[in-house]
Amino acid sequence: MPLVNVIRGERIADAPLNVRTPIIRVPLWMALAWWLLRGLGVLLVVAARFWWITGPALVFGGLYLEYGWLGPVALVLAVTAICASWFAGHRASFLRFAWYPVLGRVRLWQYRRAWHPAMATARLAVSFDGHTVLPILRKVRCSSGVDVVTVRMVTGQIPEDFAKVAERLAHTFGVRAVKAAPGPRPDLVLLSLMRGDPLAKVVRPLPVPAMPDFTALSVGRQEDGDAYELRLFGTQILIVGATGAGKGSVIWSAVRSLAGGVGSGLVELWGLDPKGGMELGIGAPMFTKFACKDFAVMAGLIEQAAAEAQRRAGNLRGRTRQHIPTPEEPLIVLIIDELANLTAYLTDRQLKDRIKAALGILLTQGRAVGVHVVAAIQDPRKEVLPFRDLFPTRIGLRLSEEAQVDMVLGEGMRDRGALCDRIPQSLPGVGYVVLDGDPTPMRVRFSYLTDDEIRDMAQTYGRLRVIDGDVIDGEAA
Ligand SMILES: Nc1ncnc2c1ncn2[C@@H]1O[C@H](COP(=O)(O)OP(=O)(O)OP(=O)(O)O)[C@@H](O)[C@H]1O
Repeated sequence: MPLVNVIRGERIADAPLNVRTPIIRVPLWMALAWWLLRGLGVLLVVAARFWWITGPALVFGGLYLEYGWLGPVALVLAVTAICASWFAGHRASFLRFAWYPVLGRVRLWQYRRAWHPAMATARLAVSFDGHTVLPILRKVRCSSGVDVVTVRMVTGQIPEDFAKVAERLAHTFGVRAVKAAPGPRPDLVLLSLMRGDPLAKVVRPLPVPAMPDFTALSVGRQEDGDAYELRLFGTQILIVGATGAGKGSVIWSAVRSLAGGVGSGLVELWGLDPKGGMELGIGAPMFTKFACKDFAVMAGLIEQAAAEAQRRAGNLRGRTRQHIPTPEEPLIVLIIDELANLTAYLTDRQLKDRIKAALGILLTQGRAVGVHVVAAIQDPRKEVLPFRDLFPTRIGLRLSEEAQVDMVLGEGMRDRGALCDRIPQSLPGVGYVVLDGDPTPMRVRFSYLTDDEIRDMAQTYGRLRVIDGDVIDGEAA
C-alpha cells in the first residue's frame, strides 16, 4: 500500500442536489428506425453539398431509365453543341458564366487534395491544444491564367504569413507564382495562383485616345490579361530597372497614352535625356521643350517647371485641390531618362544642388497642380536618388538584386509578390507597379513601340518648340 496518494485533476465541489439521468428502455425497432432516419439525413446533406455531382448523376440516371443509352448521349451532344455555339458567339460571357465556374469547382477539389501537406510544409498549419488546425480553403475563382483562392486564416495569422511562404506554395501547387493579399474581411486572405503568363507576349502599341483620361492611362497589360491603366493625376512616377529592362517602353507607353492631349495642346511634355538624346531623341518632336546636351539647360528646365508649380499652387490655393488642365494652362509632364545623371553623377556641384532643390519643389508641389514628373533610373540606392520617397507611384522592372526590390517599391513588397529580381531578361517591359497606400503590387507588361512607331507618333502629334535652349517656330522658352 502506498504511503501517500497524489491524484491530479480538478476536484468537483459537493453540490446540494445530485441528479441521475434516468435510463429509458427503447425497443430495438425504434432504435433501428432512428439510425435509418439519421443515415438518410446525412445522405441528403452530402447529396445537397455535392449537388454539382449528384444533380447531373440524377439527370443522367433518369434519362437512362426512360430512354436507355440514347438519353444521356443526346444530352451530352446537346450540351456540347450549346457550349460550342455560345463560345463561338460570345467567348467572354461563356468563359465567365460557364467555363470558369466549372473550372473553379475542379480546381477547388484539386487544391483540397494537396491542402493539408501544403499548409504543413509551409508552416501554416497551427498546433493548438494537441490538435492541428489548418487554414480553411473557402473557394476558388478562376480567370485567364489566375486562380484566386479565398482562405480563412487560423486565429492569429495575418496575410503577411502567407506572403512570406508564397514561393514555397507556388512550387507545392505547381504554379508560376503565388501572390497573397488581404481579403474582403480581416479573417480572409486571397491567394492568387498564377498559372500561365498572359504577359509572355509583347504588347503592341495601344490606340491613342483623342482625350487622355489622366486618371487611367492605358499603358500595357496586367497579369489577368486586362488592360493596365496608370493614374497620372495626383502622382509622380518613378521607373527603376537594370539596363535593358525596358525603362524606355514605360516612358513611350505613357507618352503614347498622352499623345492625343499633346496634339490638342492639353498636355505639354518636357523631355530631359542626359544620355545625349539616346532614348528620347527619336521622339523629340513630341516634346514642347527638350534638352539632351547641356546640363545647365536641363537644370533651367527643372527650375522652370518648379516655378510653374509654385505659381499654380499660389493661384489655386483655397480654390481647388486638383488642377484641371486647359490649353491655356496645360498638364506638364517632365520626362527624365536616367535621373542619376542629374542627381548623382554630375560633377558640377553647384548645378547638382540647383537640380536637387528644384526637383524637391517639383515633386512635393507639382502633383496637385498639374506638373508631373516621370523619371527613369537604373540604380535605386538612396545616395543616387535621394527623392525616392517623393514618388507615390513606383514601377520596378527587372532588378539585379533581391534587396533592391523593397528599396524601390517599399518595405515588404517582395514578400507580397513583387519579384523584380526574378524577371527574366527574356521579358523586357515586365515590371511591378506599386501605388502609395496600396499593399498589392501589380505585375504589368508595358506596350512596346518600335523606333518607327515612335517616329510616326511624333510626326502625327508632335509640337517641339525649344530644343537645348534654342527656340523653334518662334515660341519662347
Ligand atoms: N515592353 C517591351 N516589350 C518587348 N520588348 C521590349 C520592351 N521594352 C524593351 N524591350 C526590348 O528590350 C530592349 C531594351 O529596352 P530599353 O532600351 O527600353 O531598356 P532600358 O531599360 O531603357 O535600358 P537602358 O538603361 O540600357 O537604356 C529593347 O531594345 C527592346 O528590344
